[in-house]
Amino acid sequence: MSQDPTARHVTATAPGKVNLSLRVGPPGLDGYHPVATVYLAVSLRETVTAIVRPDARITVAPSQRQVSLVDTADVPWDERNLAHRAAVHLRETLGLEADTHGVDLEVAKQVPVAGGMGGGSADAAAALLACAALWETGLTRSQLAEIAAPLGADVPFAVMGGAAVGLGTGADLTPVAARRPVHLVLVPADAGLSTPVVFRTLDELRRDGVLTDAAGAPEVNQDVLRALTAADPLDLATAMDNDLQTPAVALFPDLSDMLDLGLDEGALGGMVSGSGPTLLFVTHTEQDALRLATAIQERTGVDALPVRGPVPGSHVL
Ligand SMILES: C[C@](O)(CO)[C@H](O)COP(=O)(O)OP(=O)(O)OC[C@H]1O[C@@H](n2ccc(N)nc2=O)[C@H](O)[C@@H]1O
Ligand SMILES: Nc1ncnc2c1ncn2[C@@H]1O[C@H](COP(=O)(O)OP(=O)(O)OP(=O)(O)O)[C@@H](O)[C@H]1O
Repeated sequence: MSQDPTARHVTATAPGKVNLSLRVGPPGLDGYHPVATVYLAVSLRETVTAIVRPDARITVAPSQRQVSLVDTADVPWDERNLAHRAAVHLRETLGLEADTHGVDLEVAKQVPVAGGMGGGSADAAAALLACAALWETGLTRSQLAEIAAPLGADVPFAVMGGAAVGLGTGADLTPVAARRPVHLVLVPADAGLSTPVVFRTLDELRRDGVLTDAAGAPEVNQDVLRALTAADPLDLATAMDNDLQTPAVALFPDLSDMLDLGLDEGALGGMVSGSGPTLLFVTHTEQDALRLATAIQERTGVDALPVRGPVPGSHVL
């Protein structure tokens, strides 16, 4: 971490996401699954400050300037961290001289860790923006989204934000115009789920005939797109789907009761977010979201989070 408070630095933020639809095909030879997903960037943001170093080192640490709102005990604060990997990747991709492009990265998190909300991906996106500005690269957001793809399927969306269809591994993006904000309540779990394990469990459930086998690349859920563009929360709640929900619930059976509880308390619909275990509930209005979050908190003690989307992608503060 930088000891010099006057050192040149740039701060950037990036949003967490939910998938309003996540359809998954059979795995390819590289183990990746083709998806057709509808992403929504939500109002929980990661913040990364990139501080110039006079040498070649890249470091990453929890921020001292801003508190994290989630438990970061399970985050690797070393070269495995996605923010660290993003800085290395940008430096290598642009062929920048390593000995003059060291950086200290400080991360403040709001997105639950390993919750299926792309928190690590948002850290990578914010680190890319912050380093690109610190190193005066002149790259556009679209160029950075392209550079981001090898860092993870969700990272380009964390750069672009808003709402978007994601194809391929999830990195081929087409923006979607949402007419009005969608109001959601997110319910984090007290433990994480590993994304590759959830995908693998889906494959096993399909192989064993518990779930219908998927043939070829999946198709985009047009009903979700229509509900988003028409700003109809009830249609959205009815149309949303997630192929990773059954494997996530199989791995984390308590989710089933929490889904019932959210619906019982008046949510229009509820679903696992991405690879889980965070749950998302759709409500009509912001007030309904606040009411539902309070009711869930009172009945279970879990800190439910009212959020809205779409929100902007990564940008420099
Ligand atoms: C579940 C989602 O969050 C939905 O948006 C994404 O599909 C996962 O995005 P991510 O965490 O950025 O994914 P990556 O870091 O690229 O991949 C983590 C692991 O998830 C699995 N993976 C991911 C994306 C994809 N289309 N097929 C996969 O099978 C692979 O096992 C991969 O090794
Ligand atoms: N900056 C980071 N923040 C959080 N986790 C990180 C970070 N860098 C690496 N990781 C590792 O990545 C794993 C997944 O973390 P993340 O919070 O991104 O999960 P997720 O939201 O389920 O991901 P996704 O929805 O993109 O699959 C963590 O268990 C952690 O070991």
